[in-house]
Amino acid sequence: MATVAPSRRSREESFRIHDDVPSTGDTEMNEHDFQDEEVDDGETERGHEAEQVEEQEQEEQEEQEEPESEYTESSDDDMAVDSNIQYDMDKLQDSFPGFRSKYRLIKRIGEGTFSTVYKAEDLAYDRYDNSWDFDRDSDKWTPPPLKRYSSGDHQPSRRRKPKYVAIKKIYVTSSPTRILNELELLHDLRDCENVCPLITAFRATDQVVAILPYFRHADFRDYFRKMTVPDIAIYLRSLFTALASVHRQHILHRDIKPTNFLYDPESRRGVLVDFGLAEREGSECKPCLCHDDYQTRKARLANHNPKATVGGYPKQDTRPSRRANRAGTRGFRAPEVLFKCTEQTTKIDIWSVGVILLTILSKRFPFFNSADDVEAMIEIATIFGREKMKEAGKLHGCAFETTIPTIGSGGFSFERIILWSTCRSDSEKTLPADEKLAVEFLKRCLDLDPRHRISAEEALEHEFLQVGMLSSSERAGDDDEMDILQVRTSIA
Ligand SMILES: Nc1ncnc2c1ncn2[C@@H]1O[C@H](COP(=O)(O)OP(=O)(O)OP(=O)(O)O)[C@@H](O)[C@H]1O
Repeated sequence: MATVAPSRRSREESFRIHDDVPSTGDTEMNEHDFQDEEVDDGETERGHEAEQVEEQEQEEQEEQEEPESEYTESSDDDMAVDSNIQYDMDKLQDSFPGFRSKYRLIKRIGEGTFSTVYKAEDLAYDRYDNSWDFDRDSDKWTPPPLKRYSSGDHQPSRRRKPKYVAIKKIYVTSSPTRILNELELLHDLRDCENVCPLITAFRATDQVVAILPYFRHADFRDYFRKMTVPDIAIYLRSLFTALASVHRQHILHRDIKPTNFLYDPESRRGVLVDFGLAEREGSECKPCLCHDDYQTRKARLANHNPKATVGGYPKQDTRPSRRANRAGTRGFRAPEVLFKCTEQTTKIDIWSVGVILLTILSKRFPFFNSADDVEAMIEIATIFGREKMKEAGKLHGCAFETTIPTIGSGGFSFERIILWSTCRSDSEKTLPADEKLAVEFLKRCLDLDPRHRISAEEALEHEFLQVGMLSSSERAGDDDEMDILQVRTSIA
């Protein structure tokens, strides 16, 4: 048996995977130990009955403190789990000695190509450094008691809310290098804003699990049609904040899509997850024409097998096929990925955000629905037109030719596409000013040329992403209001 773990105590320690005996005394404890610790907070000794009453009161109070959100998903935590899922959960718990004393698996929350993700209660929360915890500060606030107690009554002690984590069970079919890559990148990105940090990870033989903070979020399909322009700007600000910090470390996420950006429309917070396909910029790169200056590229294109691209393609093509990293999700791949650019940059993630924005503005999901890369190119070419697509291909040394009649030479503007797809009335010939600004921003994200496409840092400075942000005078007004509230509270 082997366990893996960067110490949960020290987040500075570099990530290590090592064969080892089950955890040492400080991480190992049984269920009984934990229950004792949770109930007995050192204040008083109480009987079992009193504890039960307290728990009930506590639950009632928590219910009142936290009204069920429109998007809440914890309400079904107590629902019976499907027997197959329960079987998998039991198997997972048995794979790791001591697992049951550390985590209580609740339900399956996600199933992807590379992993299954479970929601679990972090039973050993109090024993570790929890600087990763998004809600740590909000727990410090103690609401006034609902009931008045006479001096002789036993006053209920405050028990903290259960702490949840997401347990990502990485399929054993993933290569060890790939798993290590994801964990290492997550470790490097641990202090990045809006990026879901790695708490720890375990390995038992071929099974690896990553432990992440559980982030409450809603299904994108439930909220994207209801988003107002300020909602969109706030959502994107959060996503670009994550990307700016990821890109600053020269890391490409490669799989930006709505399911990998967990967003809670109520708190308007979001975190970027799933670095399973992420890579460092420049790894396994070969020079591509797109990084040459215009003159060099022109000269190299002119010398490049001119017969092959004039009037069709060679029957016996002896040229070696081009190889490039195409990892990602269909519909979200940038044109340079489709053209197999061998020197891809962080700009591929910006294109994917552009696709998310186009989805929201057009109220169509999925916006692109191609079965393969050729279809994906046809979809993009239909919007941008033949001419721009040819230019985009040339940038990476590719010829783009098509006789498909629906691909015109000039394509369509995003404004027209959005007006059509949202079925506006005939009188609405143009978009309102705020949506126009969103479209301006969209154009910067969906630029076929990665060199001209906006960067995450630049995006955060764009006028559109300032929409919905409080101006400094409004913020000052807010502070005044807070002060007044605080004064009132202290007088009361
Ligand atoms: N920290 C988290 N908190 C809450 N839910 C999470 C968390 N991490 C992942 N999930 C849920 O699990 C799903 C799958 O997670 P993730 O994308 O990391 O796995 P994957 O196997 O790489 O998925 P895919 O193949 O779809 O990219 C997410 O879409 C989300 O619903």
